Amino acid sequence: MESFIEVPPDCDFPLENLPWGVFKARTGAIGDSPEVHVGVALGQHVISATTLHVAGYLRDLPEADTRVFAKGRLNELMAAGRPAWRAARATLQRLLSSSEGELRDQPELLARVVHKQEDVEMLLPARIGDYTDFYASRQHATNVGAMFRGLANALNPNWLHLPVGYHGRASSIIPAGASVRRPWGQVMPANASAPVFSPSSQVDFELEVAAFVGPGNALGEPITVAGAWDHVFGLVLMNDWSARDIQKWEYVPLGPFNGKNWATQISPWVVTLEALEPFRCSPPPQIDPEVLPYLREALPYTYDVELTVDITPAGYDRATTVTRSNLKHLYGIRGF
Ligand SMILES: O=C(O)/C=C/C(=O)CC(=O)CC(=O)O
Ligand SMILES: [Ca+2]
Ligand SMILES: [Mg+2]
Repeated sequence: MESFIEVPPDCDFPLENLPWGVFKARTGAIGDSPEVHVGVALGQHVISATTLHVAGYLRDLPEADTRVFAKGRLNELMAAGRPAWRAARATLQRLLSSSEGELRDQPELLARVVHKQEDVEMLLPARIGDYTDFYASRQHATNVGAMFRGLANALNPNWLHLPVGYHGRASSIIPAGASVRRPWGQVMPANASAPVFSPSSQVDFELEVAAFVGPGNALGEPITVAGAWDHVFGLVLMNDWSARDIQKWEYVPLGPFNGKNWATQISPWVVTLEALEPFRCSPPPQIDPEVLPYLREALPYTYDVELTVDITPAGYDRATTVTRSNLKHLYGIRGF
């Protein structure tokens, strides 16, 4: 697939990807009002679906109301469901392909639709009403469990049977790049007999992949495991910042609270499951023990996505890679 918009050879945003995001101009305005646009990334550019919609394109998406690109957020598109997501993607891929002149040959419209990524500020992709953070990595659960209870009791007895998670604070989700403030909280120093209130000295990062849920269910109506994927719009990277010293003292028995609710960062581009389809693969087998039938999924249901973490310490100008992994290693992908 080739676009008339240049895509550098190693770029993560070719025409096959087209992740969705929400943005505004760093200075001034983007083409037309409104101020905040919905669109996709292509190479080093962003494509405004909002402007295309105002110009008469992207108007006949199945199950989608016509103002889906007008509200400066992805909620309306996500709620419309997979037929609308596929139709929008197909229309954008057609309009942006090198064999198609409809957009390419309208320079005045093109100038309002296509913008350099460096000229826009990325915002949160959607209003996030709620989120659940799952504990799906066996290695991470073993490491954190060992830190809190010792290696012999690291994995709790429920862990291999169900997706363990906690509810986070949706209002503390911020986009990647925003500054984060070290939290204060109550901690119990080693060998002390009483807690103290202090800045956290054990701020930790977590490399996670988060899913945006689109249509959802009516309260009380279950979604089966087989049907669950129809609700997943796409994936982003997530850093669930954690203050381990605060968490360790507060979290028994009701789970993480202030140790984890002060900042959670997500990457701004939502990569759709359609774009990930060529990378679909099998997760580690869940056979020892086998999970209950209501949780069993047909294979393969995860994706081969390389994940790394680089850290640049204060005062250094070079990053060090501290983590190399892959989404396919997660034991329970259903428990994102
Ligand atoms: O194993 C425990 O007792 C507690 C574990 C956690 O709270 C782990 C954690 O940080 C959850 C997460 O990964 O977000
Ligand atoms: Ca987490
Ligand atoms: Mg976590």
